[in-house]
Amino acid sequence: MAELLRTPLVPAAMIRSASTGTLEVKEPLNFWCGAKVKPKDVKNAETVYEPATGRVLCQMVPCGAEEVDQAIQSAHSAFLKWSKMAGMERARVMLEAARIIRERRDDIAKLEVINNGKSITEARVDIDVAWLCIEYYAGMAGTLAGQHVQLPGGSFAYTRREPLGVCVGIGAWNYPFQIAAWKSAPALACGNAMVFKPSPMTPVTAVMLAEIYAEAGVPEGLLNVVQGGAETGSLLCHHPLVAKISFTGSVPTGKKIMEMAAKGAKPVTLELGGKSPLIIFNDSDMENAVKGALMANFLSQGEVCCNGTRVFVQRDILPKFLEDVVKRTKAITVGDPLLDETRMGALISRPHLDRVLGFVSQAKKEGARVLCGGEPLVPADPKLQGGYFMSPCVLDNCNDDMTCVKEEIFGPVMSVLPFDTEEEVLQRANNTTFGLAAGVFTRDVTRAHRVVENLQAGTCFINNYNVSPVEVPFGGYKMSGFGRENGQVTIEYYSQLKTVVVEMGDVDSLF
Ligand SMILES: NC(=O)c1ccc[n+]([C@@H]2O[C@H](COP(=O)([O-])OP(=O)(O)OC[C@H]3O[C@@H](n4cnc5c(N)ncnc54)[C@H](O)[C@@H]3O)[C@@H](O)[C@H]2O)c1
Repeated sequence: MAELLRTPLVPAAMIRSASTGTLEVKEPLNFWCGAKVKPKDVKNAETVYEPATGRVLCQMVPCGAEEVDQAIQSAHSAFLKWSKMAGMERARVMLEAARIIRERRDDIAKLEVINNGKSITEARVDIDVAWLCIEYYAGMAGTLAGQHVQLPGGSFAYTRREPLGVCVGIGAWNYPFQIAAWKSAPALACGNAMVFKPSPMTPVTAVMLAEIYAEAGVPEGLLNVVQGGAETGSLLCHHPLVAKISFTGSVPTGKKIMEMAAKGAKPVTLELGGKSPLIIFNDSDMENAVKGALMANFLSQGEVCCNGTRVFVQRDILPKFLEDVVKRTKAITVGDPLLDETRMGALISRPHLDRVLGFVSQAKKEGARVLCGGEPLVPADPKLQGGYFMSPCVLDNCNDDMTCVKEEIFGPVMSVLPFDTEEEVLQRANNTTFGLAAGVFTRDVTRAHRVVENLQAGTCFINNYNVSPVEVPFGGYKMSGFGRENGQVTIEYYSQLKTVVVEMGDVDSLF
């Protein structure tokens, strides 16, 4: 058995004294049996960078088959205890976990920033959303119940809502802590255990979540973290003790996850990418529409799955919209993500930054006009000079056939497209294989509801964008995935119904 370590991943005093460019994480990043576990084979270590500086933050050592099996066995033994507890008992432990997260919110947010590059203001919101989600599902744990059905002759049947077993969560790098919370909270509320694999680029904060659940009093091994990339992920998906896979990431990986799950007939939740439309009609409140377009494009450096990156603007208000949107975009402060006044931090990695800048060059070649941004940015602060920054970009003169309008860029690049009629814009908005989200700005109430009724997207916003309260379901249509996270319905994705038929009379046998 591997060595177990019970000291904190990063002591609070060390986090509090850290600033951008100073922190190194040396502790092991695997977590099972209620403790951190040293990796087995350090020769496969991959370097993890701090996006704001380009400096080394830690080493991520992928888990092999033996380690994945240990984590899953650990989850399975915790599941046997946790699933026998009453919903209210589980709720109490989950509420304690939510309380600890709330208490350590600033520390967790700071580590998230150092690992991911987003601004501290946004990271604090992410951590708040994480504890809110755990609190919400703690509240639901005690409400899980079946049905009683009266049958002829006094016989009856009842249903029991039961957990699935060991669930696997696989996360993307853009909301590392929040994704781990969104997956573990409903899973645990239903009585399941989980093995979570964060993205290899953001391995750190999921371990803090595992530490917090352990401290709150879950059975040892209830939430485990294994590190690694595609290989570790596929070991998890193929493991026979795994009952369900919940995945957040790109469409191509999502398809592979589904294939692997199919081999074991395992249910999957797929939260995939998007290229969502935001439609702005000429009767909109202009200031709100402009603010909405910025919220739809520039949160987390544009690295948000549900971003409304195809901004359709009714032709007669286009000049005014562009003038205002460009003015506000130019005013976004890009820089040290740990400073309160910063509104945009660094992109996740150098290759990703190059990819996003490549989309801007391609857009120019295809005839788009860059109204602002789209350039690499080197902040004046010397410690940030190796960081992965770029200026937020607005593209005009776009058409529906351009690469920047068709493909998910996952960076701070907004494409603006004029339209004339409602019928035309609906057809163009839906002309995509994705269907994650969509937005509409208008003062006409009937039009707003008519438009969202006809939009092929799992989450629609009227007169706002990128608002995701934990009480409402979130998920995609078409190739953006299926299954939902958040809201009451997610209970159904982490539980199964057992029907029990009870005979009160004699057996009426045909034989
Ligand atoms: N719909 C949502 O809720 C949501 C949220 C965040 C991000 N995303 C999407 O995620 C993408 C960006 O994230 P990314 O680059 O980390 O995505 P990705 O698909 O490259 O990786 C996601 C995760 O899958 C793992 N993985 C990769 N190959 C695997 C395999 N063969 N088997 C098992 N696991 C494997 C990765 O290690 C990572 O943990 C974007 O497309 C974005 O839209 C969607």
